[in-house]
Amino acid sequence: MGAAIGLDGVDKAYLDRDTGTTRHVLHDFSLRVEPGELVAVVGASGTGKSTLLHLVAGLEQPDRGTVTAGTGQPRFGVVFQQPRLLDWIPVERNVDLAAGVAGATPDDVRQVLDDVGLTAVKGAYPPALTGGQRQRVAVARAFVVRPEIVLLDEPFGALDEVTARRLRLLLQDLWLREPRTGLLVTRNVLEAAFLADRVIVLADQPARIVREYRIVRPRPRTPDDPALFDLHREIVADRQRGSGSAARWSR
Ligand SMILES: Nc1ncnc2c1ncn2[C@@H]1O[C@H](COP(=O)(O)OP(=O)(O)OP(=O)(O)O)[C@@H](O)[C@H]1O
Repeated sequence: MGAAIGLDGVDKAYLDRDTGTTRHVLHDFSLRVEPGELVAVVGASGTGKSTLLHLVAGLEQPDRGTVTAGTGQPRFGVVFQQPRLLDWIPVERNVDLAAGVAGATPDDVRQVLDDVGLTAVKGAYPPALTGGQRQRVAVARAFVVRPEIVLLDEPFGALDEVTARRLRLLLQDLWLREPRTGLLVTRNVLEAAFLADRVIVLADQPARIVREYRIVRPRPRTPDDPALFDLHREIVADRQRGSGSAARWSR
């Protein structure tokens, strides 16, 4: 089911070296993600979406407040926009390396390669793969550790729409097999609506949650579901109207 994520009263600021000023990205920011819940974070560029992920992953420390992920040391799976593979070793070895770190077995590697549809190319080197296949390797590497928390930072942002759609369906499939706790940062509002249980909209500086939508469409979802397009339009229209006061919708 995954582990809960909690940010409580978090401050995070960076020094802007160009101007010598401090940029307060988060101030007194709180968010809770329930075990097994997938929360998508959308919002304008520079609002602090990636900062949020980095804090949860422990790559950054809060200046104030607490960030908790599970109870002890949860297993994380992380997928970035770029697959970040080792080009000089075959696909299977790329996944093996991640598996080894987490104590997963060769059977786990075979299984996850099968799950993501890469068994036929497991001996290939990453440069010989298509962009979609490379990102499937990245997904396999994230899931082979049986993560309790999955962090997705624009995971399909560099792919063409048809390939991205296939990968979203793959991700939904993996989630249906075993729900994990997830945070998905994306600029694609439709992707957020399709995949998430909840979409939060970040705006302002320091960032705050200006809108929150609970997506109650049953799974498996189809990317062509008109209700998701309606929700997409609603979220985009709300964002165009400005941040306004915090509000919550369900669909
Ligand atoms: N390590 C850092 N040092 C200095 N400033 C940083 C650092 N990381 C982030 N920032 C600044 O903090 C702000 C928030 O950055 P962040 O990457 O979290 O935003 P974002 O919403 O993910 O943006 P984008 O959608 O463009 O990726 C930006 O102004 C960025 O320049």
